[in-house]
Amino acid sequence: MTVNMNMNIAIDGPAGAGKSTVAKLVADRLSYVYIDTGAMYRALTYMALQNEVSVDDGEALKKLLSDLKIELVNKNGKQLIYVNEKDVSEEIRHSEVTNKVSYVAKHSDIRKEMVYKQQQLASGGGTVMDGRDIGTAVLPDAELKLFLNASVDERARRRHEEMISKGFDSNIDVLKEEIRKRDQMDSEREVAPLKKADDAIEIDSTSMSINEVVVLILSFVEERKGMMK
Ligand SMILES: Nc1ncnc2c1ncn2[C@@H]1O[C@H](COP(=O)(O)OP(=O)(O)O)[C@@H](O)[C@H]1O
Ligand SMILES: Nc1ccn([C@@H]2O[C@H](COP(=O)(O)OP(=O)(O)O)[C@@H](O)[C@H]2O)c(=O)n1
Repeated sequence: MTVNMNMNIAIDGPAGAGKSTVAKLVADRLSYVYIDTGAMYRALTYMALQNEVSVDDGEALKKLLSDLKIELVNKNGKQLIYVNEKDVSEEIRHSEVTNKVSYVAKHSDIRKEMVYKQQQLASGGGTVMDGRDIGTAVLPDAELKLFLNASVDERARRRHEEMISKGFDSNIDVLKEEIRKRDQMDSEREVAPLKKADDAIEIDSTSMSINEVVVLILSFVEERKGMMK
């Protein structure tokens, strides 16, 4: 019997825990596809702001989403996001989008559509998908589930460093407050709130380097592959 070793790996956790950084590196090491589900919610939020659609209006957001073709494209080792053929990878990271995205992500109809698209993307296996509800709702049967966390101080410090290195103004106290508020909204929403799946392994990366987290995840992958043989 041939065993399909191309597993799906789900990585959930709060903002700034390092999910996308380590997910990308793990995907590269395994030659898997990295899927950034947060980018999809960000893309819709960006288009809502562009089109003056209220982030509280679930019906209008649903209509807007039905007019959008959202694509994740891997180019030269980078993941880009296109909406209706336009590259919006930079724009979706702006603070206006970051501070509104949790309002968009709480609508159940929007989540239903996004989850469906994400499940299609992972249907062949061989993915590393990061987000908030991957282990609990999108890929409940993922072969490996991780919940990546770090203290809020450390997560704010990391984001601050990132902003400064990109040449943006940054205030660490403001960032910390924004992160705290977004985590609270993501954890308290009614549909698929941010929480660790019962069968996920929790990793606290507060005092771990990026490489240490990647090495640890790869050791879990090897362990799982051994169990699947
Ligand atoms: N273990 C780590 N140690 C130090 N910095 C990290 C670690 N993991 C991630 N970072 C840095 O923290 C920032 C936020 O990481 P990111 O992957 O965007 O988090 P998330 O996707 O969970 O929001 C990035 O600048 C990244 O380089
Ligand atoms: N699977 C997901 C992914 C993101 N999201 C929402 O999208 C927002 C942005 O996600 P992100 O992964 O880009 O955020 P960061 O952790 O990178 O800042 C989150 O704060 C959630 O509100 C979600 O609800 N479900």
